Amino acid sequence: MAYEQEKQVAMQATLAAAKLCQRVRQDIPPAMEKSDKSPVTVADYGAQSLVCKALGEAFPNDPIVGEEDATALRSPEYEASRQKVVSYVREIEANASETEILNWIDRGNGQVAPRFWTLDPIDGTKGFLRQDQYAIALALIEDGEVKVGVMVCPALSLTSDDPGTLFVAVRGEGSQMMAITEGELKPIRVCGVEDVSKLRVVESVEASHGNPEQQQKLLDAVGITTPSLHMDSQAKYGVVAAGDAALYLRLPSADRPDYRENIWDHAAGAIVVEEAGGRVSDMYGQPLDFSRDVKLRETRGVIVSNGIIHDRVLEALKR
Ligand SMILES: Nc1ncnc2c1ncn2[C@@H]1O[C@H](COP(=O)(O)O)[C@@H](OP(=O)(O)O)[C@H]1O
Ligand SMILES: [Mg+2]
Ligand SMILES: [Mg+2]
Ligand SMILES: [Mg+2]
Repeated sequence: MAYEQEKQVAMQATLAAAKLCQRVRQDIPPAMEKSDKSPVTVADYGAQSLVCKALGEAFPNDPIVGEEDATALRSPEYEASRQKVVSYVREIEANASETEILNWIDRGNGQVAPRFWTLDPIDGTKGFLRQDQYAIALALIEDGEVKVGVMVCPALSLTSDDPGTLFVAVRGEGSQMMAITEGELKPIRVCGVEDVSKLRVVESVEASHGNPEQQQKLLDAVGITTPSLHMDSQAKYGVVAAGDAALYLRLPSADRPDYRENIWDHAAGAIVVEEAGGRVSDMYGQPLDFSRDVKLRETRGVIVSNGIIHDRVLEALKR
């Protein structure tokens, strides 16, 4: 099987990161503020540290484009947070020094290359802080195409009563899912629903991450009457891939027309949906281009579907 080592390493690394996140969340972490005013927590840093360590050991030549870096954490102002990150990481990597832990985080400062990984150590930090959904999302991009994607959603339960679902996909080999407690991967497919009135739709909880008014107009135009499920993070991609929803809408926010999506917010989710038989494009039907930059510069809005209804949604958008 292709990319078997990459798949195994990525799964182990994101599961270890998920364990750290769950530990931090029991303690109800405070948020720090980044330069762009968005929140970050000790769990984001700890998760990035663990995943970058594992990838660095298994694939020392692969750059990692991660969301976080340790610059703020190294400053005296964040001494207390730094100590917390070190202590949580040491629960999993007992012998790691502070310098090593910070350097692992900074391995995520890599550049887009012919082969690279992209990591969102916690996607949906706001959901994480609210005790809602979040995901650890990791993808391997080679020759401009996502080849492997893993998403761990520690608070999502689809098959068992215990929360915790992992999604994984390898290009050309389909998508799989497992309940973390069961540990057994099973193939997943998008839903076959064609009757639009019965479709389930997922959207962000955070209104500012999309355009709720436009999205509602679009749903009306397509004829979807079922109320949307609001969910943080790339867990939305997982829900579409597993057939629990047929559509995920993310139209550009009206307040931030200059905002461009980050590759780590979509790469893992996109391959999981595509390999489950679904389709991912921007609002004009263009594929997402992961080959150029940390930002999806040309992408406007993201439409994720079971494939069957994709063109109908794009047609309605044109109108
Ligand atoms: N104006 C905006 N439009 C679209 N996405 C935005 C945004 N501002 C922030 N985001 C992104 O939305 C992600 C969360 O998505 P969702 O709303 O689906 O949970 C955030 O990821 P992080 O939580 O990793 O920072 C962040 O990168
Ligand atoms: Mg963030
Ligand atoms: Mg994110
Ligand atoms: Mg994040």
